[in-house]
Amino acid sequence: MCPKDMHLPAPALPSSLQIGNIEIRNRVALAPMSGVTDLPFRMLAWRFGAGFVVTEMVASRELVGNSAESWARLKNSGIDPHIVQLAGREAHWMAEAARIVEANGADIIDINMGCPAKKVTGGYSGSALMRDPDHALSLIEATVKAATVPVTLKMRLGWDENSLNAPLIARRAEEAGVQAITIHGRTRMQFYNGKADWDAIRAVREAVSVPLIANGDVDTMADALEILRRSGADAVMVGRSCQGRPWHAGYLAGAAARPDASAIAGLFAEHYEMMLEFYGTEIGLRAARKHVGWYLERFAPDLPAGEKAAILTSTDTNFVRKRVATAIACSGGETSMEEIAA
Ligand SMILES: Cc1cc2nc3c(=O)[nH]c(=O)nc-3n(C[C@H](O)[C@H](O)[C@H](O)COP(=O)(O)O)c2cc1C
Repeated sequence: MCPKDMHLPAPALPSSLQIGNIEIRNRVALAPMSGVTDLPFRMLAWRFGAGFVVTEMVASRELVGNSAESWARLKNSGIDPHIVQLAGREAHWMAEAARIVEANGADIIDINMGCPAKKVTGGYSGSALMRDPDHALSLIEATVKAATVPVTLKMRLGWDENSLNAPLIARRAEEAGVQAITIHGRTRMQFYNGKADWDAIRAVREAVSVPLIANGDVDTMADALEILRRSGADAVMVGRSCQGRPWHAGYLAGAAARPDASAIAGLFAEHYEMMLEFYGTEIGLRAARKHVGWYLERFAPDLPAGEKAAILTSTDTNFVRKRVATAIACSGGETSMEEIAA
């Protein structure tokens, strides 16, 4: 027998937020994550009540060059607002890409200045832009000028601990017309190590008056409330804690209850199906593997390693679908220390 309904309703965070002329329905957002927050994932997160969701970053130069992958990242289906994140190193391509994404339905354009990956910073985009604020500003200005929709900016605290220039860049970005700013409370040199510094985000709060969104290491409801308190931000953005649970941002927003084990099993099956349909079976099978791993880690942690490996390496979609759903359905669903304490 599988345990039933272990969820509790979440306490609600303050609701609704305005970015430019766009109404955001609540204050918990799903972070953009390349290779994770594709259209199927965003559709689920949106359905469960995330305040907003953002596409995976779209490389501006590649989009202008018509890369199929960039176009796939731009897709939307019923998510409102449709927020597209652009990355790039040259003002010209950012402006061109901004025009293209707006013409294709973007309601907000977010600029990526936070990605630490060597592949990205080596090309002087992502967080590498924070090393050269003048150059960063030229990209921001070009994007704002090219777009009629609101432009937002996502960045880290700085390149390293000796150059915590997020407040300076944020102020200049606001002057250039940026309408919301997200800060991940780490430097680029920290990559994902250590703990995000929620207090350090406050220096950006003091520098700008546009909506500020705080990000980094938020998992529980207590974390969400604490990052808002310490940073003074208006909203919170959650990334990795949503892996394997696309409903989690909605739960933190108070928009969705936590699903029980059998609902999670059904949801997994739906998510898997959506991925196979979106990518086609061959690519979908590969793309879904990491999600399968996350669902199993979270909701069937006692599954023997051999069985887990058999699921993760299987090319039989029916086998994967059935085995994972059964493993999850017989787990206890989702609990956390805060629920136990409650
Ligand atoms: C797999 C992965 C991919 C990411 N891709 C992007 C991206 O495309 N654009 C972006 O701005 N940030 C990206 N990030 C950073 C996240 O948006 C977020 O800032 C970071 O994970 C910290 O938040 P968290 O602790 O809630 O995960 C990525 C993070 C991860 C783990």
